[in-house]
Amino acid sequence: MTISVPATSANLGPGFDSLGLAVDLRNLVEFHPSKFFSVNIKGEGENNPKLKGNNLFVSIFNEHYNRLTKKRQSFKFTFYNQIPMSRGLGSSSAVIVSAISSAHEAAGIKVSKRRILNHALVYESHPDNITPAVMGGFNAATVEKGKVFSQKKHLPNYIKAVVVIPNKPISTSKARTLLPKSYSKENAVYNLSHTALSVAAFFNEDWEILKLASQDRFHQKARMKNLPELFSVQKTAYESGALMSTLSGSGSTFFSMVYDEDAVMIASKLSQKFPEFIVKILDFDNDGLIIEK
Ligand SMILES: Nc1ncnc2c1ncn2[C@@H]1O[C@H](COP(=O)(O)OP(=O)(O)OP(=O)(O)O)[C@@H](O)[C@H]1O
Ligand SMILES: N[C@@H](CCO)C(=O)O
Repeated sequence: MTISVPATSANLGPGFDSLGLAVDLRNLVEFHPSKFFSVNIKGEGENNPKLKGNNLFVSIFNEHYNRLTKKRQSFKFTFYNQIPMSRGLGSSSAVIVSAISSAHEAAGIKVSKRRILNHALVYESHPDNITPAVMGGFNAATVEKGKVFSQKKHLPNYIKAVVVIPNKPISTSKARTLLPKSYSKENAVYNLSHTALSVAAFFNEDWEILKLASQDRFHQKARMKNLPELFSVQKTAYESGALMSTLSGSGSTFFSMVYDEDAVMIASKLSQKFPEFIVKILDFDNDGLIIEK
């Protein structure tokens, strides 16, 4: 049994805690019952001893498996991780979604993607990463009475993501403390109207308006000041022809959307200018959570 979940880029500029999309970079887990519990990690996190003992996946898996079966059973888990941790690419959402889904599969209980999403909300209170992690594609989402309500748009393959991944991790909980406690009516209306325009642009596939629509006054500037090179990353991406360029989640990654034919040129300009950062061209992911038996 293998379960995989894609990386995600949340906020997309103005859509703080509400917009997100999935990219084709996956964490995959294989597991089976075993006499002894064991964790084997390949890829991201393989050299992090903390993940062998105190692993977010294992604690959420056990919580759900015990709830569903009322049994205790040891498992052997092997993780193949591609999503860098604490870089704004939804590593925690991928782990949460994967653990909940794996526990249901291990217990032999069928569950809808919508239910997994609602369970995931217990561990991540904002829906902008967990929704595309489960559903794939671009998603606008909100939470009402403990449930996620969302709408998905399939992303075409003639647009690509170019991500610039700095060598500095940023924890989401710390990055949230940098934000103002309140916003003026003017800035609230600014973000509201830009978010609305962004959603319409995604659904109408009007990519050219995203540069304007994706501007934000809620969170990017305050967070980017922590890593000022990100202002130059955004400038270079736009000068090279990116359609939009925004802080990914709470950072540190910078996400740009580009036309397929421009992707290599834009990525190589970014790599030349920021050799200390990792630059990747990624397809968008429209599948979200995948379970393979
Ligand atoms: N592969 C993994 N295995 C176990 N735990 C992980 C894994 N990836 C992430 N985590 C947990 O999630 C934490 C990172 O979550 P955080 O929300 O800070 O970053 P992120 O999800 O990558 O960023 P963002 O939410 O901005 O996209 C790690 O410190 C670790 O506890
Ligand atoms: N909307 C979240 C995404 C990161 O998990 C934030 O900006 O804090």
